[in-house]
Amino acid sequence: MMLDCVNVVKRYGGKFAVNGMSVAIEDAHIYGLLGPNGSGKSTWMKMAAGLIVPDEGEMRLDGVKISAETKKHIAYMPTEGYFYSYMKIKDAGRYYQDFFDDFDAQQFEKLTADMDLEMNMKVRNLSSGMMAKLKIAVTLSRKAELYLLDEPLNGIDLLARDEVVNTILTNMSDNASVVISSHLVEELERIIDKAIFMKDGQIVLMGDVEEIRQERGESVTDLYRQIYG
Ligand SMILES: Nc1ncnc2c1ncn2[C@@H]1O[C@H](COP(=O)(O)OP(=O)(O)OP(=O)(O)O)[C@@H](O)[C@H]1O
Repeated sequence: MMLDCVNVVKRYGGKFAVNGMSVAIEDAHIYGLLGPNGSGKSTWMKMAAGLIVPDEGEMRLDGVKISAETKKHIAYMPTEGYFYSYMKIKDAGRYYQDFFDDFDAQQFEKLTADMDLEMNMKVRNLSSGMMAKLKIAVTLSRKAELYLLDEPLNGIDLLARDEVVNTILTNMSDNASVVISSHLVEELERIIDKAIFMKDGQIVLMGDVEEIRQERGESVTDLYRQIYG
């Protein structure tokens, strides 16, 4: 599947959150959507996920305008928590299963076990790291073609981040792509193969991570420091 985004603009009041963004997300890649707070990463993801509508420009998944139809193929993990506090972890899985035909309950059991989440724990008692893991578990339990993960490492402590990153990599559907938004570049450096650098609602640089390393002789983290430092 290809997510094609052409000259997309989103304004809030008079201010640009996304200001003319064009990008093509292709199959079987791991994209890092990188940039500091306020650069427009979340706004772009919400548009790709069909939660908000661009003011200008076009966004299509395999030629189909982003809509209820495209939501069936895209698994989106927002930054906000979206479970009711009275729910247990197993209820959160069922709740998600009700919404999405591609939800795999066995995969949910496996993922929660891998990340040490107990099915009977109440959402209201979860630490921020556990909540982050639960959001990842429900999202990756969908057999989607494109995963959009907004700041999946937020709230997860340094030592658990590698484990969570590995969980993401090993549990995506075959041939799917994932876009991971983050300002935690060092944690992502080893797993992404495409980097998109955003600033003030625009893409300032985009490329193949291996090429960046070879042609510039520097890491994605070095480049991030140069662009935003
Ligand atoms: N619902 C909204 N109403 C008003 N302004 C908004 C809204 N959503 C985003 N913005 C503004 O748009 C800009 C881009 O925000 P966005 O959340 O997309 O950035 P981000 O790169 O995801 O940053 P963060 O990591 O802080 O979430 C910011 O200036 C933000 O204040």
